[in-house]
Amino acid sequence: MLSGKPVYNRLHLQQFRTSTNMEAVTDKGIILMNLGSPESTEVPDVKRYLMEFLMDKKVIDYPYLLRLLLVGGIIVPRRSPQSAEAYKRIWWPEGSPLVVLTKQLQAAVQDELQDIPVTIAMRYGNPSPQAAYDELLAKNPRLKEVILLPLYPHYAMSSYETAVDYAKAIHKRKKYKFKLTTIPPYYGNEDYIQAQAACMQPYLEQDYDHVLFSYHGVPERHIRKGDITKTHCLKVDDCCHVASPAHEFCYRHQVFHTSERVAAALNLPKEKWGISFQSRLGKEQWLLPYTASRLTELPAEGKKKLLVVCPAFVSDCLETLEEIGMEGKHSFLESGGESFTMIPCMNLHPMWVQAIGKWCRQLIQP
Ligand SMILES: C=CC1=C(C)c2cc3[nH]c(cc4nc(cc5[nH]c(cc1n2)c(C)c5CCC(=O)O)C(CCC(=O)O)=C4C)c(C)c3C=C
Ligand SMILES: [Fe+2]
Ligand SMILES: [Fe+2]
Repeated sequence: MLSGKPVYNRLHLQQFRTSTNMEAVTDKGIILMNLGSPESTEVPDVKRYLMEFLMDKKVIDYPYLLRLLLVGGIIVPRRSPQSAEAYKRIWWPEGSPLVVLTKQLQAAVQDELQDIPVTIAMRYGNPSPQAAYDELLAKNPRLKEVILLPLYPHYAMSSYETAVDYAKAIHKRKKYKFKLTTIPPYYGNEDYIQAQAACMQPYLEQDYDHVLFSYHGVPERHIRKGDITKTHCLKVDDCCHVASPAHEFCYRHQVFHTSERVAAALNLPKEKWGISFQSRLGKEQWLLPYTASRLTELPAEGKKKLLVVCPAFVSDCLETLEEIGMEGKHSFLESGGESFTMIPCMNLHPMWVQAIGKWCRQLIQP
């Protein structure tokens, strides 16, 4: 200090900028939101979970009294003991795979984002979005913005939409002061496509005849209901490949798009892969073809060595580990299949963790 004035050299300026940026960054928080699981594999816990899940009017979209009668009187009493047994087959010592893997993903993303607090929320069960908001506020009472990442790559009324609407409704009802910003469906985002392809790549080294992309199904009626044009989905020939504003909310279009992009990234020839839809519930027509049917048909078509991947789920769960990995494998091998390999979900794949980190950083430091 020659003249009594402080000398702000480049290093000082750099530090000053960094500390101002850090303040701006740390008044943000991230929530990774998934579906949720029962608290335990005991029938009463599974019952409570299924009641909350299936009484959601965006999942079973019948008028309230009919829904209550159907869900509370028939589906849940019948299904709970079977579901509890299915959960028992896949349950881990630490809890439900979906919840454990979501917590592990949170820790990995936290490592990636360092000073920005990251937490999780579930649509059904715990932790609720309110608990997640309160956790972020406890870490920083001056919280200005929360970024919500639904752990669903595709838009469906019964998955992405209900999760986001629920988180928004709580944000509004409890009059939280921070802004809530939602990450849109990323089914066609290059980082998601590349991460999904990288996750599959090692499995393509083995001898296989066919890759089946199996997606959670939804009733066809939901696809028509979500059509903002009311004239396109399941009405126009090959609707999902004909340009339309309806695609923004069309689960079927979005899963086709993901599969085509991932197959292209992996150089999979057209005849080496296919799409099907799993987990049908009830008597309505769901998206076709059903995975359960394809698994019994494929061996007779000469596709005896099968790889199955489930890109609608980013974390392994009951539907991948039990329905596909156990039940599906059994029916494929019983039908003449020779080998069946379930490709795990992206879970903690470094490219997936980096993709989330990148999207969050882009929103935080525009
Ligand atoms: C892509 C995401 C999902 C969509 C779309 C979806 C629609 C949907 N699901 C049901 C009914 C059930 N799903 C169940 C489990 C389940 N579903 C998803 C995701 C989507 N569901 C996940 C990740 C899971 C696994 C949860 C876990 O704890 O691991 C179940 C419960 C299990 C069972 O009893 O089979 C039901 C029931 C409907 C009716 C629906 C669309 C209308
Ligand atoms: Fe489901
Ligand atoms: Fe469509």
